[in-house]
Amino acid sequence: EGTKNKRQWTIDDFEIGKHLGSGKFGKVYLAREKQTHFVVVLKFMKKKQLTECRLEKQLRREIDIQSHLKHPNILRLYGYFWDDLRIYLILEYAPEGDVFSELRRCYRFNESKAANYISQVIQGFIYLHSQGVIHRDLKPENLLNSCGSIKIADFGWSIHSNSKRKTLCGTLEYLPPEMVRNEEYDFRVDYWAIGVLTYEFLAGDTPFESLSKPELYKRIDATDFQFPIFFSNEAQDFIRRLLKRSPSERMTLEMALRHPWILRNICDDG
Ligand SMILES: COc1ccc(C(=O)Nc2ccccc2)cc1NC(=O)CCSc1ncnc(N)c1Br
Repeated sequence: EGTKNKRQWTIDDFEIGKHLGSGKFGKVYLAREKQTHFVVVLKFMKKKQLTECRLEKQLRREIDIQSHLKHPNILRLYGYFWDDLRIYLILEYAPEGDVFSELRRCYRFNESKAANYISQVIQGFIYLHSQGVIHRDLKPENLLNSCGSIKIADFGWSIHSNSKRKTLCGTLEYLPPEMVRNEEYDFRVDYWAIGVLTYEFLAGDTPFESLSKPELYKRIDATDFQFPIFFSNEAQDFIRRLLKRSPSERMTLEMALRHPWILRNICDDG
């Protein structure tokens, strides 16, 4: 039968609202579709910048993958359009903003809030892995909060709001040993990253925090980290089972969902 009459969106279909954040590849605005008043986030990206960095192929591939992803813990990419100057992504809006800012505001999360967020992140990753998608560059900056639902937003190129991480290696702190050693990696890099994320939610800092890149890499490769005294034994066990140097020894996401630390902390009001 005929192809779906997917109409081409244009910028004139939207009323642009407040500026939510900006970075190297794009500016992000709140927006409202004029006919339906549906609220979205529009990400404006300059075509010139993307072509300069030969990213348009990567972006096209990314858009093809992301536009088919539908899960409560994955931020929706509703669609995209372009004009002669820019490419626009039409994204789901998360009213509570990013988890990085939330974490910095309250310094660290209590164990039940951390377990609730980690359980949602794991469910998002189980879905991503089932769709053959890995390494989503997990870090609190890439997690958004929509009324308590955590959404994994692949920022692609970290266009964050002004919540910039202070340490010099903001994104390197989540790298697993196999990537630090430049070996090939698979989806189990995400298991490691969930271990790092859990530690950061509970401690307020990452486990391998270092003043220099070489020291950071040394500590990661040696899985050299300590727990603050206030970490419960279950939390320590949960993190230890993910921060294993050898990917095959890491606990799977299904096992993680059934770990006592998660089960003990999931508030039964769902
Ligand atoms: C599915 O989410 C994405 C999917 C793809 C890309 C992307 O840029 N890909 C990309 C860009 C260039 C080259 C290759 C890939 C980015 C996002 N997401 C975002 O940029 C998040 C925008 S910030 C925000 N969003 C909602 N609610 C809020 N409160 C905020 Br703050």
